[in-house]
Amino acid sequence: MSVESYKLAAARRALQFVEPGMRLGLGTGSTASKFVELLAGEVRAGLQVLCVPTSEETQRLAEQHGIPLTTLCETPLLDLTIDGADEIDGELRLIKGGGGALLREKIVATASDRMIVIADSAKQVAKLGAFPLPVEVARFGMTATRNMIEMLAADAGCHGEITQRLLSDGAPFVTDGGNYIFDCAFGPMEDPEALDEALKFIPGVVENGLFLGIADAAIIGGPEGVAVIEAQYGESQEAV
Ligand SMILES: O=C[C@H](O)[C@H](O)[C@H](O)COP(=O)(O)O
Repeated sequence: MSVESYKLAAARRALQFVEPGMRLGLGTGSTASKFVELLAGEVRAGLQVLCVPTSEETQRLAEQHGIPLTTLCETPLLDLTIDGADEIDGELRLIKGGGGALLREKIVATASDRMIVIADSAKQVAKLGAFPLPVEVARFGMTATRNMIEMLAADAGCHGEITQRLLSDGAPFVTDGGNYIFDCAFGPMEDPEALDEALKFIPGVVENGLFLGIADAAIIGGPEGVAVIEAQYGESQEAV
């Protein structure tokens, strides 16, 4: 079995949480894309849902598959968001934004009654932070913003290299919102809440990839099968 098959198994299990008439948030990334493709099959078979994509990329994918879309302006409350993650800890705290969609993902997830994370088991960590934390910043004053991130993160116990995300040709990566991203290699975090608070304090920071207290459940695909971890009820393992 491959990582791709674990992602697919998690995405397939997530479909069982979708009910007719739901307003759904559609995540971004390779795992969320598998969910979108599976959902498209259900829509073709007659399932009625209305969806808000968390990125231009997911919007294109959903449109290609004929999934009915809306916006948060027209539909500001959603029932359920299904999205991937770069890291998940034991308290369902997440790092997201490896694909640069963190801002819209956080807006959509917090506009939803429930957020379910889907991932392969390699994303599970004891402590967040091996994956560099994506921080989306306004272009204006970005060097000053970078310096403030360094200073306030240090006050929150986090030190490490902060690098601007670039494309393979060396051009800056630009988010759907027109902003830049700093990837912050802080290493394992003792206190993600303190770091989140510190980052929120910086005017040039648009959003950061820590999703704390947002996910209600995680569906993890791995060699042992699929585990469903619910914030209130703990973990139940299911066969592949
Ligand atoms: O910005 C991207 C998102 O936060 C993704 O959900 C995250 O990076 C996980 O992506 P993948 O499922 O491709 O590992």
